[in-house]
Amino acid sequence: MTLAELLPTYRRSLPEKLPAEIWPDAAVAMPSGDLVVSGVSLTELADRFGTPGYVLDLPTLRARCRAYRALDAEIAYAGKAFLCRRMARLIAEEGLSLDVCSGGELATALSAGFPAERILLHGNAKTDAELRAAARAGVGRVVVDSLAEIDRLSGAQDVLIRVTPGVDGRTHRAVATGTEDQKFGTSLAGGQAAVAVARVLARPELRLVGLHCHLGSQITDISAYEEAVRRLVAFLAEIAVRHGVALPQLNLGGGHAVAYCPGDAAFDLRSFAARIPRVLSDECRKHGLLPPRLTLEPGRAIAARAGLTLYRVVTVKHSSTRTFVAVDGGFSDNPRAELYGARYTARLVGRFSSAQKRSMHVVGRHCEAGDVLIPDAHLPSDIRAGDLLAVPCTGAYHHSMASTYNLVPRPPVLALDDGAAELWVRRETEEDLLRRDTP
Ligand SMILES: Cc1ncc(COP(=O)(O)O)c(C=O)c1O
Ligand SMILES: N[C@@H](CCCC[NH3+])C(=O)O
Repeated sequence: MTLAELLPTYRRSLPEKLPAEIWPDAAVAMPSGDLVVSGVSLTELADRFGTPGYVLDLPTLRARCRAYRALDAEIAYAGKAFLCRRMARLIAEEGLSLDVCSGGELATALSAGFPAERILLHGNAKTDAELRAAARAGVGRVVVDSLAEIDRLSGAQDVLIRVTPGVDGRTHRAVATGTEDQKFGTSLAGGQAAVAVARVLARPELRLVGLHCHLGSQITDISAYEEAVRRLVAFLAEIAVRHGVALPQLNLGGGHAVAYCPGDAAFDLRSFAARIPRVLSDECRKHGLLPPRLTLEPGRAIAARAGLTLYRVVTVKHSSTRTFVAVDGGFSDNPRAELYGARYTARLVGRFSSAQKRSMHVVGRHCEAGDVLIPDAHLPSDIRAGDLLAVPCTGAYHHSMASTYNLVPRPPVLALDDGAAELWVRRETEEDLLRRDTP
């Protein structure tokens, strides 16, 4: 045998590091075909806890928190990406603040002992019960989303005003929130933001601490954030002239994109960290203001890559047009593929296959023709029922967006660290589903 012939066999005998942009930091493909994450075999994990299952790598999560904490800004993790009590505790331990957008997220955070003063309450339609719960718990800041909401606030509270800056983050229409003509925030161009400022300032028990904007989600364009800073600093200057107050906080929201497939464009945090403070201080100098403290609210960029989903192949169907690989999950644990046309990859886990890779559709189990998790996935042609598949980058907006469509119970969340797995959220059962249902 020549060296060139031996090389592939030699390579296969070594553990293989997986593409770092979409897999957890410590994910290694073993020569056997198994995948090991933080020292835990995913084959064994699937045997022990069943499938489908959400897997969360804690060292990756913590590393993402620390990458953000290294910035000169307050970091408020956006709980909508993924929240449970253990997650809230990890976020607290890492020294981050927390953005919640519902009574449920607030209750989860409080029940985990998350410090109320580090919580921000968001929402375009906060109910009276949610506003009361926040006031009762001593939530640090309420981000006011409309003029009417100001009149519904009671008691002494720190308040930010959510401003719609009219900046296009150039992202999917369903998650673009910086432009006019939409349900979030008070319009800067339309003058509602200025009215909101005056109305909050007229309520002496409310303390106006700053402005907020959120341009949308899965954004890669840093110049959109620069433009938002320019517009909001100009507005801060207007507020200072008109009302004689210098607001100390500027919250730029989240939206930092991640890669879901190798080669996808992602958010360049280093460039953001270099460019944004510069624009902020330049603009403030121009307007004669002291730079406010920045707050950022990343959700996806903290949690997405730490997570992956494990599925078991239930059946493989060869139709006249293509091969369908049907797994034991789908739309109910990942609605993003259908909602946004989001693209993913899948990897066979647990056995080594030398079969040629072919294009096939990985489909879910739900009663929707559109329940296609991964169109044109490249998988070994000998894929068969019983095989395990891992889909990376599902740590954000998967568990939190899961449903029980077709009355399929929701998967568990399994947290991995240092060779051990801990059940963070157990699998939902059919009894759980029936418990809500009047007999
Ligand atoms: C107000 C606010 N902050 C932060 C986020 C987090 O967004 P992302 O997960 O894209 O960082 C969102 C969701 O888009 C949001 O609505
Ligand atoms: N659910 C969306 C993100 C929405 C962000 C919340 N404001 C996603 O999965 O991409």
